[in-house]
Amino acid sequence: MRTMAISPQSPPSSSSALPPPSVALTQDELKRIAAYKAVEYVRSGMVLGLGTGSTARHAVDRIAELLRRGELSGIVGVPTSTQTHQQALALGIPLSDLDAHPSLDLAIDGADEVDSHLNLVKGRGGSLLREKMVEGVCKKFVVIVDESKLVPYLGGSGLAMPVEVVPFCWKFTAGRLRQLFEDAGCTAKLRTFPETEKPFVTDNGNYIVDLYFKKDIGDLKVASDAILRLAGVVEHGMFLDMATTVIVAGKLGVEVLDK
Ligand SMILES: O=C(CO)[C@H](O)[C@H](O)COP(=O)(O)O
Repeated sequence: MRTMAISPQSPPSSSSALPPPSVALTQDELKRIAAYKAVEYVRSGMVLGLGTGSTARHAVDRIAELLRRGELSGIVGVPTSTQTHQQALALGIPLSDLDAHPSLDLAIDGADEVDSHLNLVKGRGGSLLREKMVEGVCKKFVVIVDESKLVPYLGGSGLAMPVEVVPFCWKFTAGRLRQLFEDAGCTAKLRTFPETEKPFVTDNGNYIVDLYFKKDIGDLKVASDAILRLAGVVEHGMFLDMATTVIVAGKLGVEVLDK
């Protein structure tokens, strides 16, 4: 794995919108720096997977800005959620889908956790299924995060590892998921809206069960296979061996981690 450190004083090219170096950077500014750096990988004529979330949103904005300025042309975007679809549509980015473009040049997306092997947890925004479909068929998958997303092992943030499940008997499926990871002190919780306690429904009409672990779940491939074997599970948020590059923006600079 190659690492390259770039100081925040050397921001991505033509980035007049970035804050001056002396200013303490907020988490959102770090996300924007990572996103702008990722957009440097975009070339005219590419078919692009457009990720979802507050970090990916900056990348979509930046692509639209470069299209407007004529610095990019002939881009086709494949959005990973209705949210990103709406954003890109409003910005005038030409859009398509996997039916028309079953292979993509590049995808840019955020992540919730990144381990030292560039495995990811994704889906706290609820778009994991479409993200996995799109990002699984791109030649290059560039992940953009601020440094808070780096973890010693997946699940290590203590925050949710999302699993998309069919609504039918979701309690049964949640129970089976919990049992799978009993040794890791797993709890399984249906994702709901705090105000109404109604279930969060994905773009695909499914529910999300969030798994929380007290310990490392061990072999990720074994865990992935076990989850996917459960009838009722649609997809999980572990993205194993998919990222080709991770761009990490931190207070001390930007690091580019290549597989
Ligand atoms: O997987 C995702 C959505 O399903 C997001 O990429 C992930 O949740 C990171 O989001 P953010 O950039 O807002 O921190």
